[in-house]
Amino acid sequence: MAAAVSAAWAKVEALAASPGAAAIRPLFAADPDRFARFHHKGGGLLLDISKTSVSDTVLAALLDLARAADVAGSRDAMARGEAVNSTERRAALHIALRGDLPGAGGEAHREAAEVLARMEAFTTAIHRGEIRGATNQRFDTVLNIGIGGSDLGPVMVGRALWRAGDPMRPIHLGNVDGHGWETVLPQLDARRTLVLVASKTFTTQETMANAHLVKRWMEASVGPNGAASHFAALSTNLKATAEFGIGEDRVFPFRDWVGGRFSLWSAIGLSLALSLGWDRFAALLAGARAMDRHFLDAPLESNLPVLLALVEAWHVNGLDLHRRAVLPYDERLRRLPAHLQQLEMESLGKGVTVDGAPVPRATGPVVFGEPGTNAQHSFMQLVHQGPRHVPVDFILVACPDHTHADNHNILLANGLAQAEALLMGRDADAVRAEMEAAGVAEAEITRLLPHRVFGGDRPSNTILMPRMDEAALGALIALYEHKVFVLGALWGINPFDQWGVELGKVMATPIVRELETGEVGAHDASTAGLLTELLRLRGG
Ligand SMILES: O=P(O)(O)OC[C@H]1O[C@H](O)[C@H](O)[C@@H](O)[C@@H]1O
Repeated sequence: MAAAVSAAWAKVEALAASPGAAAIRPLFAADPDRFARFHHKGGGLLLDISKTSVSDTVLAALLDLARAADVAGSRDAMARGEAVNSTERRAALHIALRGDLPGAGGEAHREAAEVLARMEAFTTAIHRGEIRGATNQRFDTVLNIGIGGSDLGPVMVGRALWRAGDPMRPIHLGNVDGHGWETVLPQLDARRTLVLVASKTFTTQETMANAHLVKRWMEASVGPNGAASHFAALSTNLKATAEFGIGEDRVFPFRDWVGGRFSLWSAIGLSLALSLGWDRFAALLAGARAMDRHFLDAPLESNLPVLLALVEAWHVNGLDLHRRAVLPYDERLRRLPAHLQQLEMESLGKGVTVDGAPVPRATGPVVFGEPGTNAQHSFMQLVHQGPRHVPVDFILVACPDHTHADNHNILLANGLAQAEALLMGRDADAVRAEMEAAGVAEAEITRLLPHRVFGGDRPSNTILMPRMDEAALGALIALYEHKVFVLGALWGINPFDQWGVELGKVMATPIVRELETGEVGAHDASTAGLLTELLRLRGG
C-alpha cells in the first residue's frame, strides 16, 4: 500500500508542477458546466469546489490517491471502533455519540445514549425547577468552566444558536487569566448559577484553577456546603471529579474514545442542552448525524468531507499553500474559526507518520478567519493581492433569522463578490480602461496601474447553508471533522493525538513555583532574563 500511496502522491505532485496548474479561469472558460460538475450536496449542505484549480485530471489523480490511501477503509475502521488513534491505542467514536453504528460503534452508541438520557433528565429537571440551588432559587444561568475542546465547541455553538428568551443564559470561563473571571463575575448571581466543570481529564491546570476559584466564590455566596448543589462535572475522570467533591449523580461521563476537539456532542455539550433546550441540542446531533451518514455512504467522488480534504491536499502539497482562511458570512458563527483552529491545527499539526517516520510532505496548514464582511476590512487585502495565495472557505447562509432583508442581501452579495473577485481578478487593460474613462491622466495611470491590478486565479471553496439552524450547524461541524480525518489518512498521520501540547504544559509547572518564590531556576538565557524582569516589575 505504501508504494501505491507514494505513486499516487507523485502523480498529484507532478500535475501540480505542470505549467498553469494553479490557473482557475481557463477551467471555467473551457467548461460552462464547471459549477454543475464541481458542486455536491450532502447532509443538507452544498459544497462548491469549482473555484479552485482542481481540474478533471487533478480530481481523478486526487481520487486515486484517496483510494490508494484507503480512505474508505480507514473511515469504516473508525466507525467500527478500531483503535485509529494508534499512539494512544484508542478508538475515535465521536460518530457514535450521534447515532447507532454497526459493529463496535454500536456498543459505544448504547453507552453514549445512556449518558444522553441522564443529561436530558437533568436538563428537564433544571428547567422545571425540580432541581434548584442551595437557596431554593431556580437556575437561570449556566457557567461552563473548560478550555480547548471543553470550551471552544460549546462556545462556538452557543454563540451561534443562543437567543434571548432561551431556557438558560450560557456563560463560559476558559482562560486562566483572572481578568476573564473578573469580566464574568458581574454577570453572575451565585444563587441562580449552575456551574459545569468541563474537562475530559479533570487535570487541566487552567480549568482546575478556575474551578477552585469559582467553588470558593460559590461557597462564600450561598454557604459552605452550597457548592455541592451548584456544581456538575463533565469528564472521563470519575476519581478526580469525586475528589473535587462533585457527587456521582452530578457527573456526566464520556469515554476516552471521544477526542477533546470532537467532544461537543458528548457530555461536554451539557451547557448547550441547558441553555438552548434539549430538543435543539438533539437537533444539532441529528444534523451531524446526517453528515455522518453522507460521509459513510456517499461515493468518494461526491463525498463532501473527502472532496474538501482532497482540495486541501492539492493546495498544501501540490501548490505549496500552507494557510487557509475561513470566512463565515454570519455573525453568529464568529467563533467558528477558533473552533476550526483547534480541530484542524491540533489534529493535523504533526511531523511524523503513524509509524513514527518523519512525514515526507507538509501537513496541516495554518487556519485563521473572521466573519464576513468584517474580514474584508482587515486581512482580505493580503488574500487579494499578496504574492502568496491563501485559499478561502466562504460559508454563506441563504435565509437569515431576522427581517432585515437589505442587510442580508448586502452580506450575501459581499461573500459572493469576494469569491468572484479572487477568481476573476482584474487585469491591466480593465484597470486602464476604467481610469481612462474616469479622466485620469496618463502619468497617473502608469503610476497606479500595478497597484490596482488583481491577479485573480485565487482559490476558494464555498459552503452554502439553507439556514443557520441546529441541523445545518451540526452538519457543518461534522463536515470539517470528517475532512480532518480524511487528511489524516492521506498524510498517514494520527489526527487524534496532541503530544505537541504537552511540553509547554510540563515546563509551566516549575515556572509557577519560581514566580511564587521569586527564585529563578535554570533556564535558557532569554527565559531567565524575562522571568527576572517580570519579578522586578512586580516588585519581587
Ligand atoms: O478537557 P481537558 O482534559 O481539560 O482538556 C482541554 C484541552 O487541553 C489540552 O491541552 C488539549 O490540547 C486539548 O485537546 C484539550 O481539549
